[in-house]
Amino acid sequence: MEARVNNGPIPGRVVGLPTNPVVTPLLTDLYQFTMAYAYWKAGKHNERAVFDLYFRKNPFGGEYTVFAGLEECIRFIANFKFTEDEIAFIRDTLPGSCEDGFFDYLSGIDCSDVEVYAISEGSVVFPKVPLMRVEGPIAVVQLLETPFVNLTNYASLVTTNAARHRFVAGKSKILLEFGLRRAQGPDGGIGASKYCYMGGFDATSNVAAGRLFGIPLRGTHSHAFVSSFMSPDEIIDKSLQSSDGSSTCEDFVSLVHSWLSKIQWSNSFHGIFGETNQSELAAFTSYALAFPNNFLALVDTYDVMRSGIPNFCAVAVALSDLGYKAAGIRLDSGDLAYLSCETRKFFCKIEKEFGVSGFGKTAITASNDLNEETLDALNKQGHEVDAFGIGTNLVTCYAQAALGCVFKLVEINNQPRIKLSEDVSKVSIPCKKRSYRLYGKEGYALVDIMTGENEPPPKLGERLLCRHPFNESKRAYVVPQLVEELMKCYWPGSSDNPRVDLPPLKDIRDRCIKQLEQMRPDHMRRLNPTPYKVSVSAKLYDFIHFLWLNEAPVGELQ
Ligand SMILES: Nc1ncnc2c1ncn2[C@@H]1O[C@H](COP(=O)(O)OP(=O)(O)OP(=O)(O)O)[C@@H](O)[C@H]1O
Ligand SMILES: O=P(O)(O)OC[C@H]1O[C@H](OP(=O)(O)OP(=O)(O)O)[C@H](O)[C@@H]1O
Ligand SMILES: O=C(O)c1cccnc1
Ligand SMILES: [Mg+2]
Repeated sequence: MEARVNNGPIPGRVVGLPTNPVVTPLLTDLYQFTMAYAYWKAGKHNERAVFDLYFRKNPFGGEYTVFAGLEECIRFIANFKFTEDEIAFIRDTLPGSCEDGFFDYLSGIDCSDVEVYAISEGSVVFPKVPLMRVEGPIAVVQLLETPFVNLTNYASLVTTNAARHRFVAGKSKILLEFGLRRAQGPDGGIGASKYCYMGGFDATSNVAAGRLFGIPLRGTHSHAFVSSFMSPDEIIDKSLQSSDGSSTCEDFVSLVHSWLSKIQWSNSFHGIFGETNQSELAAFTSYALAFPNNFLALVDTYDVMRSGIPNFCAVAVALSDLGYKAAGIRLDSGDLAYLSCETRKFFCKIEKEFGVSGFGKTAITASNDLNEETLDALNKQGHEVDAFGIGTNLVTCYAQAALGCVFKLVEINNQPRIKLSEDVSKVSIPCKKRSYRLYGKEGYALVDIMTGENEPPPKLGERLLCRHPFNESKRAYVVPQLVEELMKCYWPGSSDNPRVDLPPLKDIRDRCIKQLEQMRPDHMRRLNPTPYKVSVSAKLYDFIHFLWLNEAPVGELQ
């Protein structure tokens, strides 16, 4: 197999390779190649086509979506070139009757004549409005359909899922993505980590993603670590230097034991707990000796309130004697609202009884099959969790399996095209278009409007009729206080339009968080959110309906 990079990216357009090396021009559906052949055979392959990539319905019963995956699309087209091996494979795959000239044509194509306009990655987006507008020779753009939809569908779905979890958890909580083991394979895991960060998570446990994308890495330890210890006698090196290096405690294990009995027999805790699990205590002590500056304990292996929390406190207070501050605990089972509140009370009592300043604020992390509903339930009950570790429900998008982005032809050789359907929501909006977000007096986005490519843009302060694309009676006048054009040129093709640079992930994340915060709250709420209005200009409305009538055959009644 030839290495992909040998063919090189399009000269003068150097953009990195796609993150996943399986993202090659073969990562498409067979029918894209058969259509490409048929276009070529008909001499149509260079006809100029415009496709829109959009989705029809917001996911998770919500009224917003976050657009993600654009950078990977641009990386893909920047490096789009068939290797000889790939051409040979397509030749073997297509029927033997396909002419050689087609394969010569395929080996010569790249995306230097393809133009991509797109909404910025990390933007809040709505159904029907093109996320990307892809223009170029029809045979080439056709080959891009499947990879583009693949690269944006899950990316946007999981970013939206992350954003929704952030919305319920609230701004002040730390959100950790713990999904790698449960993700749909390695690409699912890497993508989930990248896009959950984009959607507002703070960190991931996925080391490869941390390295690839510079996402902060965080983690605790597992039950295996706790249950691997049998007794404190296992700890050989018991010495621990104080945090300022001024002294050494030769027997940290004994210090921990003495603190455990002090706590047990103190006024505040007398009779609250008895003998704690000694193997758990050994595990915690050992972890503290390994990471005195980052001591964190998983406290639910045996019994949270009768063992895990007292053991953690004994180790944490012993550390505090040596000038260290414990990082916190993780709860991974049971009633997380109740246990976090009881834990907080315990910590506050330790602070008061033993004068350990700040101990009451020791961080509580919770995990175990969390999702939007459980976060919402915890909020309603009241809880003391500072950080949530979320895996399965987040990365698998358990609440909705796919977003349903589509890629539809809207114009060929300057002729608008429409796709009709019995189901109005599936009728495509024809023409090469522009789209704008119009903001109202209160600073909120009011409506997105699509217009024909050559219509004048909406003007500030000027009353504009915004029409529902398919429902005649739904229309509204808007006087925009701010007009934002949504699509920018990310890949200029053979035009000399300037190309917008691909921003770093952190900037995309910041844009996403900011945009979500600026949404009108009723569009964001979980229960019966208000739909955001998506509209077309009066001119585009008339044209859609003219074309619809033109293309739809008239029925015959017998
Ligand atoms: N106070 C709460 N309100 C609503 N849901 C909660 C609350 N506390 C925990 N949960 C959720 O309830 C579910 C408990 O799951 P489950 O009964 O399988 O776990 P468990 O018995 O606590 O622990 P284990 O992992 O040991 O089986 C989890 O999805 C968890 O996130
Ligand atoms: O629950 P999730 O949201 O998927 O978060 C990740 C889970 O993975 C870890 O344990 P694992 O589930 O492997 O084992 P456990 O369920 O027995 O704790 C961790 O303790 C969490 O429970
Ligand atoms: O670091 C953790 O606590 C972690 C990582 C992955 C899955 N569950 C927990
Ligand atoms: Mg679990």
